[in-house]
Order: sequence, then C-alpha cells, then structure tokens
Amino acid sequence: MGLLIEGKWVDQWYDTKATKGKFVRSESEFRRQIVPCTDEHADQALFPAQDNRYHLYVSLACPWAHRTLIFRKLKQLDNIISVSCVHPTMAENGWEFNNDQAFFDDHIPMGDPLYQSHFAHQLYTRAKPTYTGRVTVPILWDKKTHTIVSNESADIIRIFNSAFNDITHNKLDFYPAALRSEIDSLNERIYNTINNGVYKCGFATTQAAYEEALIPLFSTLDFLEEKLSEQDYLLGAQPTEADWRLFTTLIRFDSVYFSHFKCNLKRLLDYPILNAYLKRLYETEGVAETVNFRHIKHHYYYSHQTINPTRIIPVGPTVLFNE
Ligand SMILES: N[C@@H](CCC(=O)N[C@@H](CS)C(=O)NCC(=O)O)C(=O)O
Repeated sequence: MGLLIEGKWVDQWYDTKATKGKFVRSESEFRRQIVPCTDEHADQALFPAQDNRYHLYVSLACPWAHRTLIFRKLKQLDNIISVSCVHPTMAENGWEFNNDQAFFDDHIPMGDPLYQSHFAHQLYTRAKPTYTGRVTVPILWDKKTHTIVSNESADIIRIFNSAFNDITHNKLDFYPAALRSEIDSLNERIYNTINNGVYKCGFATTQAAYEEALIPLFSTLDFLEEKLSEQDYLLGAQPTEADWRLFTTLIRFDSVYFSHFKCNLKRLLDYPILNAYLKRLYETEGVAETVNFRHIKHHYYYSHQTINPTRIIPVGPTVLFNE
C-alpha cells in the first residue's frame, strides 16, 4: 500500500494521525468526460465516444470498481469498452498486474493488455509523470491518447449510463432527469454512511473514530430497511444508479465488512428486507458474473495487514441470502 509523490512510488499506509484516527478518503484527480458521438462538438472533443477506444482497469475486489463493471454490463458495453483486472493482493507496490492462475476469473482477464505494466502506478505516471496521490482503481483509460480519462467511479458510471447510447442503442437510464435530485441526496447519505462508512469503521485508528462511523452506518441501514418495505428499489419500481452504488457495499457486507471492518451491530442477513433486495439486485441479468468472492475476500483479509496480521482468510459465511 502506498502512493506516488511527484511520480515516485512511496510505500506508506493511510496516515490518520492528523485526523484524530479518522480515515479521510482523498479526492480523485482525473475527472474528464466522454462526449457522445452525436454531440455537435464531438469532433473537437478530447474524448469522444468511440467503439474500442477505451479500456477499463478494475479490481474485482473493489466496491468502487465493481460499480463500473455493473454499468458496463447493464449498458451492454462489453464489446465497446475492453476490461482487465489487477491481482487481488494489494501490497507494498500497490495494485499489481500478473497472471496468477489461482485468481482466474471466468469473465474478466487479469493483467495489463495495453502496456504489460507490472503495477497500476505505472499507468498513473504514464498519464502524468509528476502525479502525486493515491493510485486507485477503477481507471478509465484512453487507448488513443494513452492517458487516464477518469479515476472516479461515480463519474465513470454516469459516462457509461449515457455517453455510448448512440453506439449500443441501449437506452436504459439509471439517472433519469426526473429523479436526479432524489438520487443525488440518497447517494450522498449512502456514500457518507455506508459506502465510505464501512471504510471509516475499518480504517479508524481510535475507538472514538470507529464508533463515530459505526452508529450512522447502522442508522442508514435501518432507514433503508424501512424505505424498502414499500418499494422494490430505492426510488420506486425500477433500479437506478443509487441502487447499484449501494449494491456493491451490501454484497460485501457479511463476508468482509461485518468481521474485517468490525461493522458488527448486525449482519445483513438480519435485515430481511435488505436481504431480499440484495438478492433481487444480484439476480438481475448479468450482475452475478461481476461478483467474485475469491478476489473480494482475499483482497481485504490478505492485503490489510495492519488489521489482519495473520492474513488468515475466513472460510465463511456459507449463506449469502436468506430465502
Ligand atoms: N473515489 C474513488 C475511490 C476508489 C478507491 O479508493 N479504490 C480503492 C480500492 S477499493 C483503491 O484503489 N485504493 C488504493 C489506495 O487507496 O491506495 C472511486 O470511487 O473511484
């Protein structure tokens, strides 16, 4: 685990000293957009939507990258945007590419097919030789100009939601204009207390910082249990972006966050409505194939040595959903 400083890799765990033990996530640096090919300015755009021009680097363990894989699937971008994944161990060199057959996935190849890089940080310095900051996935890469379009999953899923519609003719809209303000406000609460909330619990280095994150996490889960008793999805009868952003945290909850990040007031299995909701999302066509528990469990329990020094990976849980 480390970061780049002026383009040089430095091995260093998150520093929580200055923030009284609290984990504070840094902002993503590359936040460029892809312009639909029918846009009147597409000719001059730095990044126009084009078939086979972009590559998505993900970790199958990472909930932020997982969002982008789900959108790539639901928006039928499989043949338009190529994809590959890092090895689930994130150690002293950060995310690595290698061809470890033990972690073979049926759908997503491992490695860097574009430059045969060994480490994800080499992609960042290729894009910006003086880059300073964390080296995170997902990375949406432009194969033509050899640079990062975006390393922010929230932006990448919006790009996937609409920028390639004229190429795929898939018009499913997970961020419909009429629901945007409601989606944005739910996203904000869910991001702060659940998506990032589990990390604030797990990476806290003081009791107070951990408890400060744990309470709102479970209040939001209680609130969502109530909300979903009246409707199938967060915004009504159809899934939106807000559901898929929530899904990638919920699917990891009992296997990882409950024990590894100490988010253990309840299991997700103890919430019958959230559990049925999670199953509904998981069973949506194409979604189950984006979930790889081998990568997920290995990554967290093996990589975070400050939290789990023995690197033992729990075998359970054996039950994912209550029927
Ligand atoms: N804001 C980013 C966050 C991505 C992120 O933090 N990814 C984690 C993996 S789950 C990562 O790559 N961490 C490496 C690090 O922090 O050094 C997004 O949503 O795209």
